[in-house]
Amino acid sequence: MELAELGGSISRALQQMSNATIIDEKVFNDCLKDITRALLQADVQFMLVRDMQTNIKKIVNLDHIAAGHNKRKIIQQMSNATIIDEKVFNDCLKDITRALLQADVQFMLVRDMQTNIKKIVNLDHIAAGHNKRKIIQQAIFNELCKILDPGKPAFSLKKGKTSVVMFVGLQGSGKTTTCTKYAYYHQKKGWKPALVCADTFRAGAFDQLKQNATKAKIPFYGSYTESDPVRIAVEGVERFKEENCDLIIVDTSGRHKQEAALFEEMRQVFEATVDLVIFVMDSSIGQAAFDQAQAFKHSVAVGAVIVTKMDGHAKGGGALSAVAATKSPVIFIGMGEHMNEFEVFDVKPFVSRLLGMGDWSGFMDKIHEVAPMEQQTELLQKLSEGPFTLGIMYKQFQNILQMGSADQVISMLPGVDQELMCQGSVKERQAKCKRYMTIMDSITNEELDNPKLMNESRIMRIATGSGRQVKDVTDMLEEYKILSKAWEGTMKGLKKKGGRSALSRNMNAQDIGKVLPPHMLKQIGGTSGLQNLIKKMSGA
Ligand SMILES: Nc1nc2c(ncn2[C@@H]2O[C@H](COP(=O)(O)OP(=O)(O)OP(=O)(O)O)[C@@H](O)[C@H]2O)c(=O)[nH]1
Repeated sequence: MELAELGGSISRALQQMSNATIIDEKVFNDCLKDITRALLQADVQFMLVRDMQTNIKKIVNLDHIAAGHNKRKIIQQMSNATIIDEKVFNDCLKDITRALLQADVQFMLVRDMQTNIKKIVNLDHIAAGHNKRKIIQQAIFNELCKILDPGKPAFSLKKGKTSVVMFVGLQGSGKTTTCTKYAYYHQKKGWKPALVCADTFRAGAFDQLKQNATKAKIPFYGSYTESDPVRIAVEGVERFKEENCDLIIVDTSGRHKQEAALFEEMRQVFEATVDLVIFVMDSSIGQAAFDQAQAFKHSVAVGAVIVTKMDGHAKGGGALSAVAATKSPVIFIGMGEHMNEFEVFDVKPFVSRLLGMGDWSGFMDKIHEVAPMEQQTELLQKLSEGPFTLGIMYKQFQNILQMGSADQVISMLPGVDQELMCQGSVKERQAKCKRYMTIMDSITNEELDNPKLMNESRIMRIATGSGRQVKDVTDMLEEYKILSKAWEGTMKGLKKKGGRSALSRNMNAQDIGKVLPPHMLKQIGGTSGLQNLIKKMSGA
């Protein structure tokens, strides 16, 4: 299950909570049974499931409402006339459990989370007038954040003082790619990084590192002939220490836990030298994340985690497992194969995404990164005022390309109509955007504003001008028609709904404001500035 789906399930569960009217212990138990079944089907250990149930029961204790009190009445008195009862709460937890497990969150963690939620959210004790739904939602949010917080920060490197960082992880997890991304990230921040390829196991690893390092202009060290990884590592580290590099990154070969002897050797050599061991984990390994992370932690003192391939069919749950297993924080996430597709891990937006609340801070960051806020507003304004022109399509494509993966950006937006995006893989889509933009570069401004002007001779001229086939031009125009039609449909829908789109409904300035980094909120003009922006976007 992907994050978006997970979010959907959780939202539905929370929705159910607000709609239900029946308070019934039987339903609670039925619900728990369902959760148990789902968890067991998802290969969660029985013991863990059982513990989760115990904890849920501890938290949701409707029986403690004093006799003589009308439970329903008490609940009905709550704000928003939201009726929350045991059944709904359990249904909600059941759905959340299922969703989290499907997103590869380890059962044990789900169980612990539920236990804690039940401890925190004692529905019986929440005074009338409080919005229980919100309280539960907040409790879930906090619990997930807590799981991702191992309680101690990763070893902090000091610029100007040599630090040696060793990357470990299973074969193919993305170590080599991530080493370079990590080096590149620090280089941009003024560090003097260097890369050492101690992966003598995989032929081609050195070439890969060399190629990446050269591209990023980062010094590297490795050998085609030396087969002892420890020796290479020692030599590389010594060399770069002499060159006053302040961040020496050592890439190792992927190892399975069975290869403990090799690991032990590496560990002994590096015990005194390595400042930080980073465990690189492929987000797609699913439920195996916990065991793998734990195996590495047993072999070597893992101090931080980087989760890769969060751009693909990324299941965020593994990150929680990795943190729990290594007791180390996630510090970055890999969002693509390219050097700059690397993000500092931020717990709250990550959990927001996991819960389907939308990663507003990430989204705003991206938007801000690619276009000044005024330009975004201008584009949105244009969209709200006139027809969807070729010129607007060009701008959209431009934004998509600048933002990197469109999926990545879309996944951050709650409620956005994904139909508007063309089909195909991210790469195909980006290639298509580029191709169409080349064609559109040969279109006059007049035509961009008024695509109805297109006729056979203009199409021929554009094809010749852009060096493409006539069919490419007509394909592009066809794509435009589809997008334009989809846009018109969306606008009609919006008008019917009084201009409040799914997006705008989800946009609550105060909620978004809470997840935005303070400096960004300030930049936007505080909550009122954000409100204005939302108005503009919902107007669009
Ligand atoms: N989509 C995506 N692909 C990634 C990401 N990180 C790495 N990859 C790809 O994953 C594949 C494996 O990455 P490597 O860096 O070679 O993995 P490795 O762990 O060094 O592999 P070994 O040297 O065999 O242990 C490559 O095709 C990378 O381009 C990411 O964040 N997103």
